Amino acid sequence: MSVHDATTASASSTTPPGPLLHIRTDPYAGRKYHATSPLPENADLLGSCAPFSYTIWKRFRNEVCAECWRYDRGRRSFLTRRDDEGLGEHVPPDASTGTQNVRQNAPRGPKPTSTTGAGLWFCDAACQRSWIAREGADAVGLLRQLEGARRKARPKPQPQPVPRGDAERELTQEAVDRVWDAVRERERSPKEVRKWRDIQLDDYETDMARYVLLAFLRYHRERCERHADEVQSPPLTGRPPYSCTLGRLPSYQSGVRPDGLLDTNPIEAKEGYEQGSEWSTFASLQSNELSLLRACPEILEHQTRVYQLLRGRFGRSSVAADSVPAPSRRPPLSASSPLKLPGSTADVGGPREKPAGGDSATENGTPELGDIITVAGVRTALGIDPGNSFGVWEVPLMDESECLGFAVYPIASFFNHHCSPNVRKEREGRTLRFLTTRTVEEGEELCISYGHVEGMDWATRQQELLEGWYFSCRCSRCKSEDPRGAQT
Ligand SMILES: C[S@@+](CC[C@H](N)C(=O)[O-])C[C@H]1O[C@@H](n2cnc3c(N)ncnc32)[C@H](O)[C@@H]1O
Repeated sequence: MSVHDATTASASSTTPPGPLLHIRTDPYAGRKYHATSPLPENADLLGSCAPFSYTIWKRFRNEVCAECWRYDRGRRSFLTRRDDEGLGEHVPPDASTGTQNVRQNAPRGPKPTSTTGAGLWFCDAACQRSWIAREGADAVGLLRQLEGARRKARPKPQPQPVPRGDAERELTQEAVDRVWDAVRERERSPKEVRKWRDIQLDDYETDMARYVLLAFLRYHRERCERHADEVQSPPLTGRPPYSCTLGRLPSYQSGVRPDGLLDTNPIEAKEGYEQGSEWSTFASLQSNELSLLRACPEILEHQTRVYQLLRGRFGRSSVAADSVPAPSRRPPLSASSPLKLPGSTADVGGPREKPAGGDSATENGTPELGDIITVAGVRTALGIDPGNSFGVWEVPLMDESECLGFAVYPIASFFNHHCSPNVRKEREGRTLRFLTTRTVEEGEELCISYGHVEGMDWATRQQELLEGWYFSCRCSRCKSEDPRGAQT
């Protein structure tokens, strides 16, 4: 599932001045980082990278701090806060609007039982406040709803993966598209979508739904900020809190040209704000949807159930988009919360499928969370996970370390893999740093290792990377060790 493993190391890092790396693109390995100038060992390439979205597996959720991801071998005594308990009616100002959030949960579907928690545990009030300030107070209520939809009965045995060879013959992109088209067709019926509110998710589906929901909430805040900027016409010099230094990134497909390298976007290592934490960067990551589904076709059903539950509970009401005019009444952006939850007066009109990477503000301006809960958006988020996400590993990393969940760090996902990497990763709390392992020459490609393949022979490495990460490795080491010689 998760692809890279986040490790720790304690060597001190250095940050030479100026942009250290830029993105180039080639026809085989897509976008990749190269050094802008000669770099010393331990150069800190991207600064502190924050996750765009993440999930801590259900099994570990009450043993890991949701903010700093501290884990103490299953002991729970350091976790002193749960969800939004202890914060009273007023919670920290919302990260996107700066307004004071009043706790509001406007659930759809069956009310969670009073004991249903949001699945958030924190070391202390500081961790709790940081999480809520960043993710938004409403996120607690929405996660509580998701937990309310989790099937309490014993989970069914997990589906067995279909052998790769058979699956590849059977599953095509068209077949996957047809499944999703059928879901879209069903959501034209409001009655059907109402039923989706009551879907019960298994643990895996709930974990994935949490990851998708947190990504959508981030995108939603981004749209709210943009909307607020437009309404208030702020000075052009202001940098929104979620801005990034990447400029226009080449998309995974469109940046590739047959003539080889083409793009150079200088990337600066920055502290204090979240680089690349924008939906457009996240959505530009390579999708591995088909590779994942070919390896395990049963996951498609889990994915459609995740979508249906999110759509049923948090989406807009299901009147066919092309049969109902766009709603003309929209309440103004609430002062207490950036979220417009279903059930508000805006909860009319139809689902409007927007391009996954596009900006889908509603016609009348006020962004609504429900608008971005689309098939395209869910497929984007779920397709990015395999191949781009980093495993959240218990640290310090040991042979027996647990994988606690996974997280997507969009700009870190532009590092390609090398079987003798010149970059290593360090996890500090929920952030990742990327440090050179040796001196690097100007123009040299900067690569991490996606797994622990360095000690394996060529054939085993190729197999591991193909099965776990869905690509044939073409790093310089693999090319030189390829027994088939120069034919590749
Ligand atoms: C995490 S992404 C890295 C960024 C990617 N190049 C892009 O443009 O989005 C992983 C993907 O990059 C490509 N890739 C990374 N390392 C590679 C390598 N050593 N050989 C061939 N392709 C590689 C593969 O397509 C892989 O699925």
